[in-house]
Amino acid sequence: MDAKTPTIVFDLDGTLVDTADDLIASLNHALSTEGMRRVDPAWLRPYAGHGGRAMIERVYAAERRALAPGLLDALVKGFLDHYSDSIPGVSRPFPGAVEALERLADAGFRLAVCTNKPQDYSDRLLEALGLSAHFSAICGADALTFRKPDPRHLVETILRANGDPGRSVMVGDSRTDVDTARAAGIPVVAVEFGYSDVRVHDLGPSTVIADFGELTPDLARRLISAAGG
Ligand SMILES: O=C(O)COP(=O)(O)O
Ligand SMILES: [Mg+2]
Repeated sequence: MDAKTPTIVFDLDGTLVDTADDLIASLNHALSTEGMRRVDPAWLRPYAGHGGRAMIERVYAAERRALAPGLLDALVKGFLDHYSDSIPGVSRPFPGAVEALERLADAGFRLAVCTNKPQDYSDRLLEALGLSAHFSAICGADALTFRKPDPRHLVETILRANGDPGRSVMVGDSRTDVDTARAAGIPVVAVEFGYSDVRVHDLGPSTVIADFGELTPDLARRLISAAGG
């Protein structure tokens, strides 16, 4: 593949893989060590992509309980240790994700992952689900000194995949993904089925898809050429 090969960069949690049930189970495990009641997964799902620290803060705020920094750190560690041991758990690619990856690869696209999930967890999750081989680069939260919404995380992911940031598309589920891509000047497809507390249409993505069947080579090419690539 030459540098002109177009690149599609995927977010991981809430976009490629439905990880919410495992993340929330680990959160509930951590909360139980403090005698907190279990949270309703349906209530927390829109925030599942914000990371453990933000989810814990959200639960404590909703319960109007004080959360000292030392306790927050301990809960985050309990969450991460439990989650680490449970990969891949019940997490699975979203419907149509694998077919979309195959379709895009067959059409000559280079594929990559840019995620705020820690690198080790991202690598192990994608490997356990048999997805790793699809990607020219997998760039986790701690792979660089900056992370989404810093646009350099996305640009560096594309460069590591040997791609061209001027001929790329991001696919994500959250405000963070849309803001990152827009700051990088890269078109962004928002998925409707991920973890967002607002309608993804309202985030200002280039386009919205309701399922992976809509993520066609033709759509990706049109977005790249509309962006001048
Ligand atoms: O785990 C997180 O903090 C978010 O992960 P994502 O960037 O793949 O959505
Ligand atoms: Mg996400």
